[in-house]
Amino acid sequence: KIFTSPDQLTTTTYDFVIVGGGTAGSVLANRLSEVDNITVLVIEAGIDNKDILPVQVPFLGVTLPGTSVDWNFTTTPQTGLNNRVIPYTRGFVLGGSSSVNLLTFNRGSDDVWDRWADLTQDAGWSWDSVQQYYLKSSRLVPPADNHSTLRQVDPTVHGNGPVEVSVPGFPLPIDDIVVSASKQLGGRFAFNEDFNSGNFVGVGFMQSSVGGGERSSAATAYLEPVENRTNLDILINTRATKLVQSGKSGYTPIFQKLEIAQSNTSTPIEVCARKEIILAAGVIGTPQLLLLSGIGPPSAFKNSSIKPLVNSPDVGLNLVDHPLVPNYFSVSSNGTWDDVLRNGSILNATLGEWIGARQGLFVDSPGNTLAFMRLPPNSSALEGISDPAAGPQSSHTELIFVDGFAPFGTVPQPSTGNFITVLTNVVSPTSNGSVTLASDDPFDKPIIDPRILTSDFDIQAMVQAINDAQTFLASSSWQAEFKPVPFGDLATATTDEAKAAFARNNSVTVNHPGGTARMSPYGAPWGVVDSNLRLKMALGVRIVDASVFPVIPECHIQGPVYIIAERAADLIKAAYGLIPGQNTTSPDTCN
Ligand SMILES: Cc1cc2nc3c(=O)[nH]c(=O)nc-3n(C[C@H](O)[C@H](O)[C@H](O)COP(=O)(O)OP(=O)(O)OC[C@H]3O[C@@H](n4cnc5c(N)ncnc54)[C@H](O)[C@@H]3O)c2cc1C
Repeated sequence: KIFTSPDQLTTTTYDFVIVGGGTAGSVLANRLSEVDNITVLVIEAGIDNKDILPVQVPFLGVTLPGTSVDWNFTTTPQTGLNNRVIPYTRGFVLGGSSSVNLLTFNRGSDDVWDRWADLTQDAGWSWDSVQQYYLKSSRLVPPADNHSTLRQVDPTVHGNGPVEVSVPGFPLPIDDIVVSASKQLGGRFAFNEDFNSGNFVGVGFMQSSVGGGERSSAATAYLEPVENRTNLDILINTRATKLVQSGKSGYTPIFQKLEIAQSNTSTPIEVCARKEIILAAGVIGTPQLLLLSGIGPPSAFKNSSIKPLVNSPDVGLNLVDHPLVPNYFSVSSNGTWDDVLRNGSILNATLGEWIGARQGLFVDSPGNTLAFMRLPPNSSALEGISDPAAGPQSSHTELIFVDGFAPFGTVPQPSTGNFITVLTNVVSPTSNGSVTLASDDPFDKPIIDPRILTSDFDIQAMVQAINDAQTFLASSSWQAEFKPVPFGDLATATTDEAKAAFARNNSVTVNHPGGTARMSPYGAPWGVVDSNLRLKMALGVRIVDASVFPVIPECHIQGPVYIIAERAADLIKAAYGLIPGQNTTSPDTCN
């Protein structure tokens, strides 16, 4: 059941309390409440996801930042971006960021997972071990227009889970050009039939969390189908404000209790978890809640009223994100969708096609094709550092090809003309930032400083990506009809130095942050959780969301979050001997 106020709960004691009904939280809510007599409470700060048209329509995802489904965070002035402050979108809605994201669905290269296994000294995170969780979380479905997907995707590498994944359902004129340029140029631009086969290098078709032309999110795939289970309560519009120490085991604090509130003027209510409190509040919400509870580096509590309870030096650190630069090109073809965003009647007709039959441009997020690219081996960006990518199947940069003027940056769409956009991203960044408290008020926004483009590697890799985009567009496949010409400030950025300046002026983020409660080997002094995702130096708390990434994956990251959450559900079930369909007598109590 979904409740909108804590007064509606008939109990305040559950087996598991999950903080955050987002991507990972929804998976856990589903998988843990599979066990009949296990009770689960989900606390979600945001709103219900149902009946919000721009959440459902894939193309309209780009309009969600700044609306009621967004936490509306911003960064600190970013020194790598000429002190610009940029929006930092996070889902404030059931399904969390999977309800507001731009839908690209990747599972990460095999190398990503094998590196995690090395870093955590736990083979349970290797690809061989987590593959089952990838297969359990998503499945390939036909594209909205049902076209033949031969050579666009390899059905044999996909699974049978609830998240629906498909290739674009509204082919666009540039799709064939991208494929033909890839085949023409080969080498670093070689065609890759399916990134989700584990090799994230080359040019290929976008796969997105879209089924039947609609967004498939953690809320639609995992939460909605089970929201009427009698052992699952979902409380929305309510924040977890503090973990409360409920006892000690030797010197180790136990946290079984959690304060929740609907505003900073309402009296908090305490809920209790007989077995565990699971933090799935995301890469900003999770470290904020830990810090509000006195769990973090001692320095965080120096001038604060918060009593330090657990010395956990890494909480809120290692915030790593993928930077994104929109590169605009004017084109000679009118085969772009620019007029859809300029002309109300075309927009309404396009929306009508979606509403009437789940067909047309709006069945996809902008960008039907993309490239994941490794830097040339002799790149100066790699001189003197160890390669930041996880291995040869992981890339350093990404190019997304959009058949129109993609409204991702600060440059407004021109009122006339046809454009394409190449979004250039650095997917193995080495810049590293933080989330810290602005105050001890849980309703205050925290201080978010991702330090985008502050490392030499990141800026040099971004310049290489901008150059790669232009090399690709110079091929005869592109020059035959579209004839792309750099537009705006990109037109005058003809040297690497000027391109670096262009990147600093125009970069935003792909919204892929991770790492603020990273996992590390059991017993290691660094890291916030162990490789079973249990909060270190405390009992009763596990963390399951993008904050536990030990290092950022070189891909879009919702797929890895689903994998983490599916594996976490099995780790938790194993820890308590929980078997779906079987009753478990629980000796645990709330103290
Ligand atoms: C605009 C945007 C575009 C993106 N595009 C893509 C993409 O195309 N492909 C891709 O793979 N990834 C994309 N991502 C990233 C991806 O969606 C996220 O990394 C992933 O969904 C994060 O999952 P999570 O479980 O860690 O957190 P979330 O899904 O964000 O869940 C956290 C939940 O906790 C709730 N919460 C936070 N604090 C509290 C609290 N104190 N009390 C109660 N509830 C709380 C939040 O409201 C939220 O519902 C994008 C993200 C954004 C924002």
